[in-house]
Amino acid sequence: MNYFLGVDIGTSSVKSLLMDAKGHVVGSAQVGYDIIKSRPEYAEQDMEILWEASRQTIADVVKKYPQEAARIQGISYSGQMHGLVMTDAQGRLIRNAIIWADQRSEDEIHRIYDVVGEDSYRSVALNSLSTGFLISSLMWVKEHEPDNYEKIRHVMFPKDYIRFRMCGEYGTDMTDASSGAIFDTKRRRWAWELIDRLGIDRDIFPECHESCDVVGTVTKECAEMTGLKPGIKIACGGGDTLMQGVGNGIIGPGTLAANIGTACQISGGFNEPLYDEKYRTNTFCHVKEDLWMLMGAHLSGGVALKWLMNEILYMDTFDEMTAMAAEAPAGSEGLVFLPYLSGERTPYNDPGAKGIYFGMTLRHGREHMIRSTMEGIVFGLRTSIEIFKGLGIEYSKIIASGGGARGRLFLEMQADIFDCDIYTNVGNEQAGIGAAITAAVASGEYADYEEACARLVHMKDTVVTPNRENQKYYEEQFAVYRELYGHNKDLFHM
Ligand SMILES: Nc1ncnc2c1ncn2[C@@H]1O[C@H](COP(=O)(O)OP(=O)(O)O)[C@@H](O)[C@H]1O
Ligand SMILES: O=C(CO)[C@@H](O)[C@H](O)COP(=O)(O)O
Repeated sequence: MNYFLGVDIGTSSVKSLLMDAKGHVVGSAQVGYDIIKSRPEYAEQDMEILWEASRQTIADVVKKYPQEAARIQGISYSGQMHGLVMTDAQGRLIRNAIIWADQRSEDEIHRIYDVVGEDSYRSVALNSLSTGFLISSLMWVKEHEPDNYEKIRHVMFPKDYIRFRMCGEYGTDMTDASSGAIFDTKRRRWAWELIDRLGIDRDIFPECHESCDVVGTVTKECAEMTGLKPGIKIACGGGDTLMQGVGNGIIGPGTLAANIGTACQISGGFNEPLYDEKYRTNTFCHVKEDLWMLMGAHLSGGVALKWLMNEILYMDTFDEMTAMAAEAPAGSEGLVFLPYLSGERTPYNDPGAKGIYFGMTLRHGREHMIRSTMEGIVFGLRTSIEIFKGLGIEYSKIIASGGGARGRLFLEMQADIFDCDIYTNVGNEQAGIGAAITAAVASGEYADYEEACARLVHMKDTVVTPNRENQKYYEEQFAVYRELYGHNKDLFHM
């Protein structure tokens, strides 16, 4: 049987998984890393550390499953989106990557709008600019680190750098390129006219491919470092929200994905570039030329729970936390959490927004704090669902994924708060599976994504359905949640 390798370069860790041609995950390996925050508004990662973590996970999988690894036919990638990686003429990293969670570039966003005009920018990109997007960060480097800016020969996204280290070729794919936000999203090409007006050299933007395009093969050097056979086909891959869509079989309308990773998102696939006229959501290219994604993006997803565990409550595991949260009732007895720990993108696009625990009393304990944190994350996603509904988007089911789909309580909250049946897939690494499926299509094992997803995506039998009793409490709490930003907006910026 043939095998395929998916490498998922997340924000907290990289996970490599080996999938067989029938869609079974044979094995996987994971190595974690941190976000570097040298200032509160900064979020950076050293791509050398991410490459070493990727190399390590691949080498681990190859070592553990030598026979299967010898029959790998293709490799592809899922990656944290939006962030800026810069290399010089020799292919060396110029500085740390400025990743999607970074909040330093608000001034540059205003400057970009001043130069190109906010309306003409939006009509091409179909998005609003946010901090942490490649173009916002690049303009920051141009302004604040001219020496580094001068050295730039190539810009790319995090997964593109890992792929470059494996096949020696520069390039990116449409999903990530559109998420860098200097992209003509309808026409699937860089927004050259805007790039010219911003005075950026066109040559630093790499060629854009569709996710399934084969862009190189495993080099001899990479083979020596990982144990992979040289010459294995390498496909371009895509952004993690899109790859997680593929891993969930969502490559067309009718089903939404709810992902709780470090960040969290609601997303769906559409055969036209649907966008919100108020630009509260993001519209990016999806994995094939006739597909686009609409996404509501929330910057603090699972990271809020991780922060509570590590920095506040000093607890050990997410399972321990969710078990404790289950001791508090739905609605956390009036405690409401606004999870804007790193600002927020949908719906306010405000990097200065802050987190709040609202309604705290002597009655509340750790169980309420944990539960309200989880509820706040899911309320954030509900905000996006409300926008989707307002755009007339119809869906019959929601598939949950990411680390947040691992615990039953998070799934129950999603069913209750979204008022929808929640499905999950077999295995829990949809972004990595999406990458492996991409490798399978790219290497010719399957004709296209439709055939591959029909054959390879396996849904669990258990469906989590809404609990009407809980819904009453959640609706009350959601009404409070929706008021919190508006009442505190000015205070956030003092
Ligand atoms: N057993 C669990 N129960 C509830 N939440 C969990 C569990 N395991 C992980 N999570 C959540 O998932 C997050 C990590 O998600 P993951 O998809 O692995 O992140 P990323 O892809 O961004 O690296 C954690 O921060 C945590 O909030
Ligand atoms: O920011 C977005 C989407 O807008 C994410 O896609 C990031 O790429 C981070 O994903 P996770 O690592 O949190 O899954």
